[in-house]
This record gives sequence, C-alpha cells and structure tokens, in this order.
Amino acid sequence: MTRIAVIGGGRIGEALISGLLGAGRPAKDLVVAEKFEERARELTERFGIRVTSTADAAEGADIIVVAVKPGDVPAILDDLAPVVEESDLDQLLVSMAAGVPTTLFEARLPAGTPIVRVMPNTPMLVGQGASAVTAGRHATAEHLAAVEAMLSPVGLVVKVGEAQLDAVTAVSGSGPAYFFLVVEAMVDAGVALGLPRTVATELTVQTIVGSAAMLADSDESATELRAAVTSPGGTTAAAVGQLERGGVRAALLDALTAARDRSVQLGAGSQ
Ligand SMILES: NC(=O)C1=CN([C@@H]2O[C@H](COP(=O)(O)OP(=O)(O)OC[C@H]3O[C@@H](n4cnc5c(N)ncnc54)[C@H](O)[C@@H]3O)[C@@H](O)[C@H]2O)C=CC1
Ligand SMILES: O=C(O)[C@@H]1CCC=N1
Repeated sequence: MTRIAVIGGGRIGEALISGLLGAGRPAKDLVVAEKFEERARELTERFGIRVTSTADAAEGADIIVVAVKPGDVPAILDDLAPVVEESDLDQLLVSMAAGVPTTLFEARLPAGTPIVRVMPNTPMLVGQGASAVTAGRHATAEHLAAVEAMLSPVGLVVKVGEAQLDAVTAVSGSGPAYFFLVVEAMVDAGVALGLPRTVATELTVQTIVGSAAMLADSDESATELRAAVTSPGGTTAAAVGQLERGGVRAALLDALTAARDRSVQLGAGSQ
C-alpha cells in the first residue's frame, strides 16, 4: 500500500484525508504533520490518524503532500530536504499550494526530486473534488499516474501544463466559494421574499445539488439546460434578465481574473 504523509492538517489537508479515508484507504497508511496542537488533537480524534512532526511524517512515506499556505512552503522544504536526501529520491513530492511553482521545490530539495503540483478543491472532502495536476522537471509519467491513482477516488483529475494552473485555481480551486456565495445570497433573498430561513435553505441547497447532478449526468450543455427552465415571457426570463443587467457575467470574469492574478502573486511572493 502507498504510504501518504500530509504536511499541514488545515482545510485542504483535512479534505484530502477525509476523502481518502471515505474512499476506503486505511488510516494506518496516512500520517499528518500539523503544528497547532489543538488542531492535531482534533485530527487524531476525528480520523484516528497519527499526527507528528514534518520530518517524522515524511520518513518512510511514498508520497509527501505539502498542504500548507504558500508562504510556509520554503520552511517546510527545509525540514523535508534531509529526509528526501536520505530516501535516495525514492519519495514523490506533491504540492497543493496555490501559485508556488515546481521550480521552487526543485531549487530547495535534493537534485532530481520528483515533484507533482496539484490544484485541488475542498469537495475532495466528500469524494467530489476537482484536481488539476502537472509534472515538475523530474516527475515521470509513473509519478503522475501515482498522483492520479491517489486522487481519482476523491474526484475528477485532469492534467494541465503548469502555466495553466493559475487559471485552474481561479476556476475550480476557488470555485466552491463562488457557489457557496450564490447559495448564501439566494437564501437571503428567499427570506426577504417571506420564506422561513430553513425552508429557503433546504430548497436552495437541493436546487444546486439537483442542477449539478443534471450538469454532470446529461449530455446537454449549461446553456441548453437553462433554456429548458426558461419559459417565454415567464419568471426565469424575468430573473435572468435582471442578472444580465446586473453584470453577472462581467463580475465572474473580473472575479476569476482577480483570482488568477492573486495566484501568480502568491507564487512570486513564495520565492
Ligand atoms: N482551502 C482551499 O480550498 C484550497 C487550498 N489550497 C492550498 O492548500 C494550502 C493549504 O490551504 P488551507 O488548507 O486552506 O490552509 P490552512 O491554513 O487551513 O491549513 C494549513 C495548515 O498547515 C499547518 N502548518 C503550517 N506550517 C506548518 C508546519 N511547519 N508544520 C506543520 N503544520 C504546519 C497550519 O497549522 C494549518 O493547519 C494552501 O497553499 C492553499 O493555497 C489549494 C486548493 C484549495
Ligand atoms: O484562497 C486560496 O488562496 C486557496 C487556493 C484555492 C482555494 N483556496
């Protein structure tokens, strides 16, 4: 069995751990490094996994997943370098940090260390993630396949060039937040129109779940599915007209462009 060390037990580290356990991977194959004691305790209690220091977690792991904030990556690599050196390059490094280029890992780890960079998202937590992966200079097709094998049980995996990862971050890395914001706004609007909050919440959540299931399962595009809801001169046409007048498409383009630009900035700031 592949032994996986997750360095950083925050939001994305937990999403990965929870997804992998949910997909049937035994807890004994996972170890996590988490510096905050309270959070470490929480992870052990919730998932029954071992929590330890970065170097100890990495020792003996086949795959080391770096899941700390971009600015914390260099310090983590200083802790990991001696362990990777000791393993004779037999370990695969996986980075989930937004923006941080594979060249930064390559510069701080022993020459020849294979790196695969991933941009995941939090729905991994429930086995519904979307991840894009890209190989660093020393990562082979087998290394990419190993990462795909690790992540496929927790969601979709696509391969992209590293130059596209900032755009991927804008679309799917940050993407869940856009939908959560839409749900929040729809619930508030439902309440403003007189529905009890519980009813507005239940109806909105099931509407997004149902719409997502249709998008995933049918051959029809989003445009076709929307047309099927929109009766001529009806309620949906009235609502969508307001959304268009409110500039929803331009707002999304601006939002994703800002996310892409921030990803580029985070990468530059981590070097
Ligand atoms: N949250 C999200 O939706 C996504 C996050 N990411 C990326 O994942 C990375 C982590 O993000 P989050 O999980 O949201 O952040 P977070 O702040 O929730 O988690 C990071 C964890 O790393 C721990 N940590 C920091 N330095 C450490 C050290 N030296 N040793 C052990 N533990 C240490 C922190 O205590 C914290 O619990 C970031 O680089 C982010 O760009 C990528 C995709 C989606
Ligand atoms: O907000 C962030 O920077 C991270 C990367 C993608 C999602 N969360």
